[in-house]
Amino acid sequence: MSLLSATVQDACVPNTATRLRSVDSYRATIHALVADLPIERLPVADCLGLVLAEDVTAPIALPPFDNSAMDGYAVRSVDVVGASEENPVELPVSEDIPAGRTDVVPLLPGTAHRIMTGAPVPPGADSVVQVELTDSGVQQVRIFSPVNVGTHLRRTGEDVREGDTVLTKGTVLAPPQLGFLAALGLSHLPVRRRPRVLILSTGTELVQPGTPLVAGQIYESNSVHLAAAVQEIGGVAHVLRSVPDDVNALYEALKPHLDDHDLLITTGGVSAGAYEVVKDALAGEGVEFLKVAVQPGGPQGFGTYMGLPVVTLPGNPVSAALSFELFVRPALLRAMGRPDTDRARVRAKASSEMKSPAGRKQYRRGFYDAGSVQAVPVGGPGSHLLMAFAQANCLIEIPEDVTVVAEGADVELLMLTR
Ligand SMILES: Nc1nc2c(c(=O)[nH]1)N[C@H]1C(S)=C(S)[C@@H](COP(=O)(O)OP(=O)(O)OC[C@H]3O[C@@H](n4cnc5c(N)ncnc54)[C@H](O)[C@@H]3O)O[C@H]1N2
Ligand code: MOO
Repeated sequence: MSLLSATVQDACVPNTATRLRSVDSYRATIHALVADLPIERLPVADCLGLVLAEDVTAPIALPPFDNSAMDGYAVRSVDVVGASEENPVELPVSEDIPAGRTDVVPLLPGTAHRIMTGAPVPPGADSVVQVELTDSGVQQVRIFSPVNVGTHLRRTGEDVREGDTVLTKGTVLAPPQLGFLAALGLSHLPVRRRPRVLILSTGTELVQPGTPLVAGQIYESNSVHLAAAVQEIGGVAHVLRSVPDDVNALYEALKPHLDDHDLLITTGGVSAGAYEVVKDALAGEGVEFLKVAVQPGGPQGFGTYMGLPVVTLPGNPVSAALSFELFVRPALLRAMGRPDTDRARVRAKASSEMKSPAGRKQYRRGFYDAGSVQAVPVGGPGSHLLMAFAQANCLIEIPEDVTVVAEGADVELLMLTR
């Protein structure tokens, strides 16, 4: 056993792998922290990105009635046999059927109904001649072409039959699914509701964008990144004004909001300094602080404060962003019932050598060039390099046991963009 105290060991041997939680293990911990979101019936228009919690059965057929696919004339095909430019067939137009007309008058033999796209096809008609193949007559119409039975008809139930299971539980609701379900007449859908995420940045040095800086201050950016990242996956972000490194200010900021959120994310104040406000406030209050074998993003904390699940992310902006990406994002997606909790992975060749600390999984910001199948590191490993992150389209994952990635070596990427 070492004679050094734990604190001294931390400072001197920061990379001792055995003392760090693995990325996978910590991911599982955060997964377990965030509970499945409750199922609610929400208006279709509010369901983008949410997940169906039940199978959906079609309450009606689609199309709900036989209708015309073209503006033209509903006819019986036998009445226009042999029609041509030189020898048009002339028929009396006995009805005009715009889309939306709900009384349906049968078509008598030897007549035509003028009909618009989407309008109900009258009983007796078996086809539609598009207007371009006629003289567009209103009382009488001259038809210049024969037509096959069924031409330009959209049949009842051709798309969906009433009673069919049309989408299954677990389907992610993107625009095509929402439009389809609205077409079936559904106004509300059973979904797991959006996660409500409370976000609190800490640091006396932080100033809101839009106000002047004095030396020693920086603009607060973590909450902006995190709120956008929460919204991007369909969550609701509630950003609190950042608090200075003052434990009481932190308690006061949180107090009114503990009941109506699913998760609290804090940033900053979790490392080893003298003013670690999050650690000081929440250690012993249900939150455990630890180090994860990852770089950036080593110092972490998680737990439950006054009943609210909490993840405390490190303050360095790239560390906070990556921690959300690796641990919080998949947990929120899983709580929403989303099947696609992980980023797409791609293999590529490293465009240049990269060094990585032993015993830690390193995530370098990179640019994936699909043409050359190369991963180009963007910026260095530093967790303050925000522009590099903004220019990256992927993360280059370097495993714990790799300290040097040679130029041209295979690397695995987590794609940040589609
Ligand atoms: N002696 C040690 N020092 C540090 C260690 C360590 O193990 N021993 N770990 C380093 C690592 S790694 C990280 S990551 C940071 C984490 O520190 P904190 O979570 O306490 O974060 P802060 O000190 O509050 O801030 C770090 C850095 O980030 C800036 N920051 C913080 N919040 C924001 C924000 N909302 N928007 C923009 N920028 C922010 C802050 O000004 C600092 O520059 O600790 C290392 N130190
Ligand atoms: O873990 Mo810190 O996040 O490397 O910068």
